[in-house]
Amino acid sequence: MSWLFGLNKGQPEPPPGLPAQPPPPPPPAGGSGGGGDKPKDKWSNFDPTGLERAAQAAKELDKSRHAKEALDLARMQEQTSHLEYQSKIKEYEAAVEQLKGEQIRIQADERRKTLQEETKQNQARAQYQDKLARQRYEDQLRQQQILNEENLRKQEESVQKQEAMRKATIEHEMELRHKNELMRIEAEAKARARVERENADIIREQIRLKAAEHRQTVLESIKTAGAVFGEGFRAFVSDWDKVTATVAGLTLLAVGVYSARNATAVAGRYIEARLGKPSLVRETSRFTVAEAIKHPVKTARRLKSKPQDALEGVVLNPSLEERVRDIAIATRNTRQNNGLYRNILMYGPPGTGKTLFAKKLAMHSGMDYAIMTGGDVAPMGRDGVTAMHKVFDWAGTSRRGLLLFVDEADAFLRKRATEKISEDLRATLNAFLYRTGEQSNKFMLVLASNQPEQFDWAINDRIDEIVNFDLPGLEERERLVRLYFDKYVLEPATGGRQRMKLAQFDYGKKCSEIAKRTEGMSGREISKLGVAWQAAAYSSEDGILTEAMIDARVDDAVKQHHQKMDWLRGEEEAKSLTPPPLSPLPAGVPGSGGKRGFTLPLKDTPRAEEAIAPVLDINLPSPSDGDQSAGGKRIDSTGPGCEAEAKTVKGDLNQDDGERKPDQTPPKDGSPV
Ligand SMILES: Nc1ncnc2c1ncn2[C@@H]1O[C@H](COP(=O)(O)OP(=O)(O)OP(=O)(O)O)[C@@H](O)[C@H]1O
Repeated sequence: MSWLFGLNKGQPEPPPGLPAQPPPPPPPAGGSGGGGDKPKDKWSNFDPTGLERAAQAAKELDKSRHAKEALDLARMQEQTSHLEYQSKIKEYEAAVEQLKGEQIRIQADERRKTLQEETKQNQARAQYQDKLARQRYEDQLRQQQILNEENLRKQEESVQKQEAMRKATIEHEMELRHKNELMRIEAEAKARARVERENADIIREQIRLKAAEHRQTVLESIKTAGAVFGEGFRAFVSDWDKVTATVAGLTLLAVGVYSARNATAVAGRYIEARLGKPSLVRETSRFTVAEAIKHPVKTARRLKSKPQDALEGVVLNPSLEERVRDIAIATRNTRQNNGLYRNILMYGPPGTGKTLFAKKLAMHSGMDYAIMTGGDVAPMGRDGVTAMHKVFDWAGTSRRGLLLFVDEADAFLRKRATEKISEDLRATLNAFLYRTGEQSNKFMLVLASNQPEQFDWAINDRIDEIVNFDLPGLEERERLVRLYFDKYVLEPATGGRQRMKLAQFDYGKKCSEIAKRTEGMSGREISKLGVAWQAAAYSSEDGILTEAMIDARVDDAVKQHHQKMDWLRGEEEAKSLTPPPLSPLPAGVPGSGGKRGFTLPLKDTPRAEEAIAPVLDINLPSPSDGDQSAGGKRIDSTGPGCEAEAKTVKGDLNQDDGERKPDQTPPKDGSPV
């Protein structure tokens, strides 16, 4: 009802239906406002118009038919405002409560901080006390240690003193004992001398008696033995049957011993030729009895093995490949038809696959192979000849045919006329020439050398095919790189059995790139590169071979190759600066009807050779001579059993000194001679 008294300005309008309120009358002019100096009490501002209006409104309300609703509404408004006041009071109370809570939280925080600070201080104090205690303990220890050391030093000093005293005592004791001993010996010697002097006549008598007795015994023994043997011999000689039987028995015994010894020697030689591997042979595919017992599985596998492709795993340029394939096929057919084998010379820089191909050739043709190396011959000295014969005897017993591969052949098949060759080596070379003079259906000779120009001319004469193994070109290098990348890297990495993995990159492209960078390298160097990659992977922590690792190895290999080439160049330059040796004179052209394996009994000086050479010269037969040696100068110097064989050598050999002329050096492209 406050609106009735004009107090609630801004309050909602009175309900419709009620008469509009008249505006409040203006305050009276001489009212309370003009009260002058009169003190104002609390009712001085009271406005009675409100009451008047209220009375007016009450009257109107009474008359209104909505009087009751207006009253209810007024009551409800009052209740609502009362409730609003209540809710505000509650809100204030809640705010007060919240403030209290906040205060409690702040106090708790303060307390916690204080506690933390206290804990920190306590800890620092404890640490400081601990540090002090440690220092104290360390000081104590140090003092204790000093004390101990002092004690130890004192003890040592006392022990040393005692030791010195003991030593002095012992020395003194020894000295005394030594003196006593000397005196005792002296006394004994004197006593013994005196006794001997006194008993000299008795001792002399004893010796005389002993000697007489011994003489008597010996004489009697001789007499008895003579009587017994004489009796026996007389009985034996008088019985003729006994004499005959004894003579026959002794003769038979002698014959038996002699024949047994010879038979054993022959059997031994036979067995050795068949089963034992000659000492000059380094490696062979023929199995010996000892080897078969040692490696039965390997032997069985070898017996069952089938002929391989001759060029499996050998990378050669196409023209050479075609050529060596022809040789392989021809060899195989020769073996099957029991024909005569052809001798081959393979030459070229080291590590180009000569040995590899020789082995493959033997396996392809189904022959046995034996590898000997020229360097083994010279150290054998005078045993070289026997050893060489043994090799060929042994080769002759092979049922499958034997490919005899002589590696580094120039080491012993050198020109006999050169001064560097020793007499023993010359004899061994002659034995070799003797055994290879004719083509054989038992063995095939394959020689490999880096310097074929050093061969004796007689060796060249025995060669049917010359094959040049040159350094691989770009294409071959790429094939080689791929081959050894496959063998040493890809296979182990993909096999999963080894601790090796391969990083991801374009392998094909890498191989081509490496092939370009490895110009001038041999097959062996490239195969070693493959092994180096493998080693790099094994030495890495995770076993992964990365592209960078491969490149690093290739860089190394290329650098090393250049270094080797520098050395080689230096060597060649040094050689070209030294004057050439005096040219030796020949003993005749081999195959021209001279003696096989003929050896000049020369002193190892070019001058001596020069003096004797013209006398012994054996010329090539002229075409008109047919099979006869020219000029009747054939010299048979090796005795019976060595037939003189005259071979017709076509063409002008241009040979004055037994050496190959430059125009006769083997063709570089490996074409047949
Ligand atoms: N042409 C090639 N094809 C495949 N591998 C090759 C070839 N050349 C060399 N190699 C590798 O190099 C290794 C050595 O080769 P090999 O022994 O045949 O050389 P070589 O010519 O006989 O050398 P040397 O004259 O020094 O005796 C072989 O075992 C092989 O791994």
